[in-house]
Amino acid sequence: MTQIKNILIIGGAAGIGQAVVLDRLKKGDRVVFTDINKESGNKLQDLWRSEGYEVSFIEQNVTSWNDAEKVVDETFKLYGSIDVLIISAGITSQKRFEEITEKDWRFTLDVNLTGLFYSLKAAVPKMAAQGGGSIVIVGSGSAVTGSGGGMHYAASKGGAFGLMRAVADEYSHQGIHINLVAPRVIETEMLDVLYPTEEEKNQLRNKIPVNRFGTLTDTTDVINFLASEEAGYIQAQVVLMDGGRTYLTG
Ligand SMILES: NC(=O)C1=CN([C@@H]2O[C@H](COP(=O)(O)OP(=O)(O)OC[C@H]3O[C@@H](n4cnc5c(N)ncnc54)[C@H](O)[C@@H]3O)[C@@H](O)[C@H]2O)C=CC1
Ligand SMILES: CC(=O)C(C)=O
Repeated sequence: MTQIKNILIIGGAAGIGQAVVLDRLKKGDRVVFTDINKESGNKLQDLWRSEGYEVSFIEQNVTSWNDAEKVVDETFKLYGSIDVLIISAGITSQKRFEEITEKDWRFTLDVNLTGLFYSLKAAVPKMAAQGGGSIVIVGSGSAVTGSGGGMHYAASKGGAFGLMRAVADEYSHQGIHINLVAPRVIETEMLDVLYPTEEEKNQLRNKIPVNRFGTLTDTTDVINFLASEEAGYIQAQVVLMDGGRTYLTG
């Protein structure tokens, strides 16, 4: 029988995070999910509870250290452990180098990188103290290519690679199993922000060797695998999920 797990998903009210929350609930796990979007988070919590799932929503702005601590403490209070931590919260905006203001830079780095740091800092020592657990960070192939919105976004996602490896370096021996999935072009609202028209989407699709965008199911499958015992010997890796676009030229 599969063991029920206690899962914390940061940024679970939309897109990739939301898909993972529902998938883990359907698998029978207990899930705490957080998001800055309180309205959507509460609605999803009520809907999923009405369907019989064990799920709790906590409002969190990942740029707040207090929120990061509160979320981890409340998850431990509710379930007694965090077996799997998935960090998906993120933002992007389509801007060329010369258009990026200091405010854009700080905001994007704050959410995507400082927010990630706070979530890890609040959770990792407690997960290590409980005997370990699995962590999957949702990064981006932008860290490799410089694409995905602008240099502010690519830089924030590049920082996530280093942060993930630094945590692995210090905590692998204490049972922290950590990897990063680096998607490119997954069908979510974020993709609509970057490529709002059908014409832009068609042009983009033509650049992808497998002739399609990534789906939420593609992403959920990879995240679940990286968080599983089956992936126990995969450690401190960046798994690029891009339909072949980054390295293939044909
Ligand atoms: N959709 C795509 O093509 C790709 C997405 N990604 C990454 O995947 C992750 C998830 O993105 P999607 O699901 O596509 O986007 P999305 O926009 O659908 O979902 C992002 C979620 O993060 C939440 N969020 C934003 N700022 C927050 C904050 N300050 N505190 C707490 N929550 C906050 C949003 O409210 C939203 O629920 C992001 O880190 C993104 O950079 C990476 C590569 C490709
Ligand atoms: C947002 C992002 O990282 C993309 C489209 O690769």
